[in-house]
Amino acid sequence: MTARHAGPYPLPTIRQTHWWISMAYKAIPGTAPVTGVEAEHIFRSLADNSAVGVYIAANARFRFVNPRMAQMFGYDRDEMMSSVGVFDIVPDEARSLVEHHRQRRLSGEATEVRYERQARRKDGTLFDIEVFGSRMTLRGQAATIGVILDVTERKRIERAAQHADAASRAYARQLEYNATHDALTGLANRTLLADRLNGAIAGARRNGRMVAVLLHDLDNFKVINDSLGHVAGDLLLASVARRMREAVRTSDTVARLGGDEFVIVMPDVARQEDAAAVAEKVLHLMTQPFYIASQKVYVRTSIGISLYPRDGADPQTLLKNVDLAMYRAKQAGRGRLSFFTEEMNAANRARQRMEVELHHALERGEFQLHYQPKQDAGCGAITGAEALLRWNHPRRGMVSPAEFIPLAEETGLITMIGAWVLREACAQNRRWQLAGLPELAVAVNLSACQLQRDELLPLVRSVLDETGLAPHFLELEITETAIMKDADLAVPLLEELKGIGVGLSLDDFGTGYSSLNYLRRFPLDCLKIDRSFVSEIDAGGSEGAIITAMIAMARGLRLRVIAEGVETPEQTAFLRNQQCHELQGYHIARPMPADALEALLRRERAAA
Ligand SMILES: Nc1nc2c(ncn2[C@@H]2O[C@@H]3COP(=O)(O)O[C@H]4[C@@H](O)[C@H](n5cnc6c(=O)[nH]c(N)nc65)O[C@@H]4COP(=O)(O)O[C@H]3[C@H]2O)c(=O)[nH]1
Repeated sequence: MTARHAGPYPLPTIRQTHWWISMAYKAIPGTAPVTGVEAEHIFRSLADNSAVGVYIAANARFRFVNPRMAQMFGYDRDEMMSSVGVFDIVPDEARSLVEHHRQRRLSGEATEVRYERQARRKDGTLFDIEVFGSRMTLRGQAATIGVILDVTERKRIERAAQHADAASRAYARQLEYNATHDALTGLANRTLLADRLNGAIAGARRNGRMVAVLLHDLDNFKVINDSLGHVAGDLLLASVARRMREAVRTSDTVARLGGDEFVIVMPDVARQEDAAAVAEKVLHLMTQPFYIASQKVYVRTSIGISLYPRDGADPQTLLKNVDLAMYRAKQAGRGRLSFFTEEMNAANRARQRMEVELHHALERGEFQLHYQPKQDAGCGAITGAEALLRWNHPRRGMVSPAEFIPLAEETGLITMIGAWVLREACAQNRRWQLAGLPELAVAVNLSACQLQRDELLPLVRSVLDETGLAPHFLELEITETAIMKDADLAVPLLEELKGIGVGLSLDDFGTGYSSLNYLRRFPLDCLKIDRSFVSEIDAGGSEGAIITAMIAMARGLRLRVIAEGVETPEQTAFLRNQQCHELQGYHIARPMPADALEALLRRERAAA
């Protein structure tokens, strides 16, 4: 067969193309092999009208390109065949790939190759192509006949889809992370904690080991947060989280339950001492200062510990019990650790029961006030009375305020109870005045949580208004500790109370940490020396000297001094000797119901 040429460019011989075309043709079932002329004709029609690029290349030069191929690369068809080399349309990055496939074909390793790559147009722009090339012989020379498809659009869609896919996978991962981690500290959150705890329990059940749950609560976080601000508070929590992470193994889980509560789960514990050792380590780490917003900050934590299987077989029970243990650690003086015990559960049940009963005590009229007289240390006259709350419990009889006031404070019930006490004490004092009894000031105790400006001021005003009691017949006793919880807020509040005209006394003086500087700023009328100092007078120790100093200081600040808890004639004599203004205690009189005090006042008036 003769070699044919179509136009100026050399065409592969019919024989050469015949093989290719006829192979394709043979693939169509039921067709007979074609002749050389037929094959050339078929090849030309196919190539010229093809929507894909068709080329034949040998020795890295194009021997044939169809119109679509030339158009795809931005060349004139003749130009492409005469002066464009195969590697001119290959960008540098794809060179080694093309070379690799070329060698595979030339070496006979592959008769056909199919791959995707980028290609370069005449103007230098790049686009995506898919190449399908097969080996052929052109005038006795190894050559390639290939088809090229412009797949730019498909690639663009694929890339966009991949991108979208990667983005949605990343988004899904982020969502899952958010759902299982605490945003502020990056620690596990409650959900992940439950998951890990479940896993740890399952593991421990299999290998007969224990799981330890450690609940940490920062003792003074609220104060730090309030004084340094929320941003500093957040930084502190993040730093605390980091320290906790450092204190444990990677197999342990550290979680933040929200607020200032953290949990450590140790999944494989042999002895309870191992859990205690980790808790001690955390306690110790927390004693080192934190540096937040260029300030040195000290935090302390209380830690409760519960153990699987001893203290619970499931996460809920372990977490409930560790909470009780932590509560006990806090009560024991903070900065401590406490293991859960069954007795805590019993105490908790009793506490819950008392909480329910306390709710009903007001409406059922189970509260009463007793009054303890205060005596002028000089003349012995009754100058006032402290109202002390009593709960006449239907089953338990008289319950001490020391037992239920802390619970009322924790549950917030103190607001309602405190308002009742204030109203009742003022109303009683007014009744005594109207009955013509000697005038005295009634003192009412305020809890720290009642020191809310927006609630306390309107309450005091309305109670005085309702009862008709003149303000100077009411004295508010506030403990040193309660005022010092937030001394800067307390000062303006006390000033406003003072502005109403009520008396203010600092209760339990000497047990808190008020500085002289604060004492000067508080608009007080009276200091009440705590009974712990008074009770030591008889022992003749240093307390006597302390009381002497307290009285001298109070006098220097022009404050009245009252000693509470006076139980013996010796104490009375000592305090009188030291020029203490007033005395209160069992030696003077015990707290008594209103009618008993009324009788006492009448006797006093009769004797006068
Ligand atoms: N050992 C001894 N004790 C004496 C003596 N004289 C008085 N006491 C007791 O000492 C407590 C004095 O009240 P407090 O220090 O304010 O301590 C009070 C006060 O902090 C709180 N409380 C009582 N009533 C109220 C109230 O209406 N509101 C608030 N927020 N707290 C109250 O409960 C605490 C205990 O009150 P009570 O059990 O009534 O105990 C009273 C009183 O009975 C004495 O010579 N020796």
